[in-house]
Amino acid sequence: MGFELIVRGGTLVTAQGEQRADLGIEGGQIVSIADELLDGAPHTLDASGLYLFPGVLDAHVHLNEPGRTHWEGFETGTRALAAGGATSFFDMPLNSSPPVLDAATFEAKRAVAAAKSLLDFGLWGGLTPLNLERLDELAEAGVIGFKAFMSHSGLDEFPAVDDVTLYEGLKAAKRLGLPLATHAESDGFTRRLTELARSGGASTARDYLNSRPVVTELEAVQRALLYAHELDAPLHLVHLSSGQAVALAVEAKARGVDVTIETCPHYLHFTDADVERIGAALKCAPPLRPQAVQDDLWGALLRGEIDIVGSDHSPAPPDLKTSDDFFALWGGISGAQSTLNVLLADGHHQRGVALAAISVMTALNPARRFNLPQKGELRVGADADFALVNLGQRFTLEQADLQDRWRQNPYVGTSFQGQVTATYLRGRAVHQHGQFDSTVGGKLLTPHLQGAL
Ligand SMILES: NC(=O)N[C@H]1NC(=O)NC1=O
Ligand SMILES: [Zn+2]
Ligand SMILES: [Zn+2]
Repeated sequence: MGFELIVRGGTLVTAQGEQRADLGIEGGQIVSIADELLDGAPHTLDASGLYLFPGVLDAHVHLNEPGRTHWEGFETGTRALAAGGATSFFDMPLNSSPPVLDAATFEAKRAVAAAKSLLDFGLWGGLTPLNLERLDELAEAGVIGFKAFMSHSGLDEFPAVDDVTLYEGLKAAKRLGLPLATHAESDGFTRRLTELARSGGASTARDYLNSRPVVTELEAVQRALLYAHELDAPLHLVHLSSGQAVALAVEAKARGVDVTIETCPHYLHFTDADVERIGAALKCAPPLRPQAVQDDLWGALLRGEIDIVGSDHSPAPPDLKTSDDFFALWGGISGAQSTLNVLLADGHHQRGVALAAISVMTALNPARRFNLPQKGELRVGADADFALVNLGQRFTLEQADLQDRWRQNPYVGTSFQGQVTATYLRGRAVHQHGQFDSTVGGKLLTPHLQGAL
């Protein structure tokens, strides 16, 4: 058998564990995995001493194009993702403008992503009270799933769902065979607590943290789980920030609810104390939690209860991230580049999380949950998407290393153990030692659904 490329001498990370093997690649796919491939391919990549992770599939990013490209964009955002070992991602239906709420707005985003994205991409479709009737056309267009906010999204053009819209949206998601993702914070709770705080003149980071306590997440998670249970509908809980919220979802899953659980690197790496110390770069919703809550989240991760880790990369220009009033700042963290770094350094090196588990949470599970059989694992027949990782290498993330649009990044100055040295998409290097190749070109990923429609 002929190969375009042989990757020699690396250690493959799979769901089963670690395996020393060569990879043979042809037509952008893995066609052979063997102890030693002898064929003289035109190109050989020496991976000795390195680990090959399946390319990260970041299920949760906001690249904001079209319409808010000055906040972020497909060029800069996908460079950051590639630098962090990602080969594909799913873009959220907001904060692009217009948001993706029907076939026409899907097509507008698809066209610009196809022209500019370095990486393969899937697109989320939004569910709001404005577009319940448009979910069929979004499914037809090829969305990866639907996304709803249970509290204010930060943008009036993407309103939160009321209970009926959420319930009916879940019903439609079930019929269409696509997961519905919820940003689960209680609107009643967060809105009222915010009003009370601001009317009393509250404006500090601590005031903001106090306006979104864990119970506001638990209330919304519980309600979403209830509806998903009643309807037997597929629910994806994005960015759970607390061990208690994960516990509610785990309990529901044990009762047969079709739910998947996502958290983000920032909930694992930073605490509420860091928000007070670092400020605007760490404002997000749900907010960062006290150490004990984070410890519970790590406990859940170590027990294998977290299905997916996504970045929720959501940057904004400096003027929206600068204010004396913490409530007025844009909520969103720039972290597209650091997901694997956090899991390797804090997870593997510090807490003994298996490399296999990291690859499952960052690649295999998102590919499976969102029906992309070509993605997410180093397997014969899959796309040759992988990140090369020097596991022992320590480095400090500097501002000059950042590839995304803006320099306000809470991870700058952090010392990580485990460095991504190159990222390959369908057998070609899209990132290598700080250089990027845009000639590979990202493709739209649509779910492979069997008999759902
Ligand atoms: N609109 C948007 O990007 N919101 C994200 N930012 C954040 O901190 N939480 C979110 O859901
Ligand atoms: Zn959210
Ligand atoms: Zn988000």
